[in-house]
Amino acid sequence: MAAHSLNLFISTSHSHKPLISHPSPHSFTSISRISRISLSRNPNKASFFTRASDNGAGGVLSSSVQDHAPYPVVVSDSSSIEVDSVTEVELKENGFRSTRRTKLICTIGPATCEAGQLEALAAGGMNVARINMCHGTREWHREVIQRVRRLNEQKGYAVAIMMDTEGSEIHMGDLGGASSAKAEDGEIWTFSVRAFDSALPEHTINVNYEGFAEDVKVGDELLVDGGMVRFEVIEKIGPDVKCRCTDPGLLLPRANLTFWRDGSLVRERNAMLPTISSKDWLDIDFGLSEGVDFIAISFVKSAEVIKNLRSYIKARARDSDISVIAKIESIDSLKNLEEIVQAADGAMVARGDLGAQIPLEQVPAEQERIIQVCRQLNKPVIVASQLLESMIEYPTPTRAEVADVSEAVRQRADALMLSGESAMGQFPDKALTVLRSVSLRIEKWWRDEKRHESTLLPGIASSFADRISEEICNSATKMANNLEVDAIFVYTKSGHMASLLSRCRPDCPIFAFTTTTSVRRRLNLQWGLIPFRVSFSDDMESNLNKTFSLLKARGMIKSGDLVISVSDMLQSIQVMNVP
Ligand SMILES: Nc1ncnc2c1ncn2[C@@H]1O[C@H](COP(=O)(O)OP(=O)(O)O)[C@@H](O)[C@H]1O
Ligand SMILES: C=C(OP(=O)(O)O)C(=O)O
Ligand SMILES: [K+]
Ligand SMILES: [Mg+2]
Repeated sequence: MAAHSLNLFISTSHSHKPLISHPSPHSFTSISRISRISLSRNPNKASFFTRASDNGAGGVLSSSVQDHAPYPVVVSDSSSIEVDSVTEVELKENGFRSTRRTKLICTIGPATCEAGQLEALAAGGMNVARINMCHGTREWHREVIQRVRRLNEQKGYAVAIMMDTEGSEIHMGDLGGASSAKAEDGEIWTFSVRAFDSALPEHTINVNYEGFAEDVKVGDELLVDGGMVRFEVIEKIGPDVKCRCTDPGLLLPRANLTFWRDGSLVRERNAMLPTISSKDWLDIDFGLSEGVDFIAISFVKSAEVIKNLRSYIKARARDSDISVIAKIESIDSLKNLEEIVQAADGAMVARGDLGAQIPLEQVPAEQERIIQVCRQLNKPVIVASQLLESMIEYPTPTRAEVADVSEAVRQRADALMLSGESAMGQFPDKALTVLRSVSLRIEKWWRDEKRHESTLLPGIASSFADRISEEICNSATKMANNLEVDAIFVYTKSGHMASLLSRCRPDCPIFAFTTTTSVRRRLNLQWGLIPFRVSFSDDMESNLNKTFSLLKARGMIKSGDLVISVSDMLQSIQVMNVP
């Protein structure tokens, strides 16, 4: 491709950001009034970028000791660039178009908690490891977090950690250590709030919620895990509730319980339970002290609880960079969806419990709505639960499961999540491979078939400076699609500009350069972003120079590649060929 470039600068006196003032004769055009745009086509521009850089030796992954620091740390090693080692290999071997845009989350459980198993998942494309505080001890979870951190430090992965709270909805106990129990048709089981110190009597299930025996009525229908197993309440004896199994099935430890009366969910009492229980608060403290990247809150009912948690995090860990993810899994969360998503840093379509609270046939429409709302409000969204449920037992997915995964990818969710498939299934690596290959295939199909989808995204900026950033990202995306560029580069300290670009879902990957390890890990959840950590200045010329030479030295880009670059320090769009 001919070596020429196009510069387009917009700078504004309204912006707090530094205006460009280039002492150099290097053809950047600077204008100091709003809405005057300069386009300069300069054939010499490319040679400017070929200027040898003094930091071309950046081929070494700096083994960042800061990787597990809970707070953002600016790493001062200015001669290195950090990128996830899986992405690096992908880029080197297959180029820009091969990179996966949909991010993958794996729940870690007994099947995947050892270092070797975690490494297999990281190598297979896991972007985020999720730990579910419903299960296991804090000690167990700490071990997992430390193993992931070690993997990141020693092997160059960038796996982020998501801690998921238990929440205070009603669920069963842990089956006295058994991995499952079978309930047969017509059998009588006892659901009890008593504490059993020794082994559980036969056909007895512990219930975590003290008011349970009080709240249910004879004749109520009791659903385990949204209807996987059903019982009818036949008798109440003090703390014990006798039930007859009407739909047989497998009971799993800590499965969710709901009860229904006259065809509707009984949730008066649930509505009074706090979203964040006292145990959850202790888990959150644990998460803060371990420096997790995301905290997912179960059974969110309103924006209020998210706001409270945010203030709590701010007070406890002032400079922390922890994102709060609202799990949408209750009727209340559907009612208050917009304000909850607005208050949170992201959302999860938690279809497991959601499907226990609304009729199953309503779940797909709600999934689509949640994804849409999140995209409009610029918050990452995760589609979770039962994506590849049959792979807990079998090495290949059903056709229906592949269609479900495809649909989530086509809807352009930011991330897909494995639960039981990776936590306790027999084929965690194979399940991850299926998510990866289906994502790649559907993304490619979508790009090939539906090029330049017209996105009608509402403006979300609250200040004029933010509006400019938003317009720049919208325009950069449009240009990137029309010019078929290889990548968009974004230099962003907070990550905001990177997420605005991700929101536009451009055809090409977005290389997001940021200065802190924690921002880099956080960007791991967002569609299409390839986060890099590199130190940079406010001088875009030198930033570009430096990243070009570092990336070239690592074989991730090559001369002639066409890139668009934007930054949140300098509100500009530049198009250029890599020298
Ligand atoms: N830390 C853990 N320890 C033991 N088992 C776990 C752990 N995490 C997950 N599991 C198992 O994996 C299953 C699926 O995980 P997940 O979907 O996160 O939980 P749940 O099914 O309770 O909503 C759980 O039911 C449980 O059997
Ligand atoms: C992801 C979910 O939450 P959990 O696995 O914690 O129940 C869900 O309900 O779909
Ligand atoms: K949970
Ligand atoms: Mg749930």
